[in-house]
Amino acid sequence: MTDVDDPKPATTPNPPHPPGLNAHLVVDRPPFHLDITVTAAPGEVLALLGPNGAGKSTALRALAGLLPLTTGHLHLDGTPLHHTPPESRPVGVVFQDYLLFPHLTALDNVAFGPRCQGATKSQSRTQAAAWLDRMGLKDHATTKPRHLSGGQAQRVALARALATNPRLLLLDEPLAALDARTRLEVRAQLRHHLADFEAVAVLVTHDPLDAMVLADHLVVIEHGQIVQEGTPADIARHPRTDYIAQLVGLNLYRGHADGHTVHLDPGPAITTTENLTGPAFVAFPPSAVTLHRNRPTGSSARNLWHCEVAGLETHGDQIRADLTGELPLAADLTTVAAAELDLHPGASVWATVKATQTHAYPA
Ligand SMILES: Nc1ncnc2c1ncn2[C@@H]1O[C@H](COP(=O)(O)OP(=O)(O)OP(=O)(O)O)[C@@H](O)[C@H]1O
Repeated sequence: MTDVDDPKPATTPNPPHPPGLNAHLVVDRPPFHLDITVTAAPGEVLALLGPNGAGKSTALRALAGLLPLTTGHLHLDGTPLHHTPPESRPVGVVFQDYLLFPHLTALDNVAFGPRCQGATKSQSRTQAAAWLDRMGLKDHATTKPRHLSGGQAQRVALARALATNPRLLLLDEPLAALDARTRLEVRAQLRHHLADFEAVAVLVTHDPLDAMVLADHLVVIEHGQIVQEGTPADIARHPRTDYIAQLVGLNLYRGHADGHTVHLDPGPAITTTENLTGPAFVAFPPSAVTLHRNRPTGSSARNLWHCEVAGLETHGDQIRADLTGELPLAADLTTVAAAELDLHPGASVWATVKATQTHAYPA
């Protein structure tokens, strides 16, 4: 297979690819072999998810031009880029450890990109100031990276990448360097900035929650190959490999929090232990769901929903039940429990989830 296409302009008057990202990435680094096809429309956020060594960083480096393709192609808005050196690609990268220039202020870090693109010093600083303002970092313009918190450094790195007006934004484990508490906040901020970004964003992550909250489309890679792709909800409810079933095993909803209750829109309310107000996500793993054939009476679980079994899939010694009803959800149970409950498509069940097993956080 050799489709490193290098269309001759004279014979291809119209771009052969639609707007956005169209890439077939083949990278041979024996014994490792990456071969994936990724497409995304402008405005879409795509997450590459997979275990260690799956090839996520290799794919990201190939998109950035830091690794050459062995074969394949990379088109951005119809333009072939696979022979374009990294510095000439309309690509912004946010690295895991941000790679800010330590001797430059936040403002000069952000101004660096526009300056390299030919803007004057004053133009690039004006643009950088506007980006810092958008990121809520106006007061940190003159701060050097070592005096920024992890979350602030992450936003400076994002501003630096966005200040070049990239047509492709690459984020390598953007939240990995943050502690758990900061991560929640920064995840919500990043989601907001990605929603405003009108070109394609590709993010690499190990964390299913980051992927589900931030991405419109997930591409799961194992051993250099795509094993499944789709919307976060599709993948969580219909995992095709054991790795995905464990990794993306999350029921995730959006709603409006009012104290310990998140009112879903549409849907019922979910009781949580967190105390929040305003737009919120609430998530719980399928293993947190207990199923009953009859409405439970003495259960201490705060959340109780009536559901119908839409499908059952076996993963090792676990069964994942896909449930519809007032709250669509996935539940994991052992094969023995599934047999005892006589679960089958169409069966009516009651699902309970303890508030302590749910996790709510700002949207
Ligand atoms: N510099 C390198 N030279 C040769 N092989 C490499 C190099 N970096 C990574 N690899 C190999 O390429 C394969 C894919 O690695 P890659 O870093 O892309 O995976 P990943 O999914 O990003 O993993 P992680 O989540 O651990 O970062 C692995 O087998 C790895 O050992």
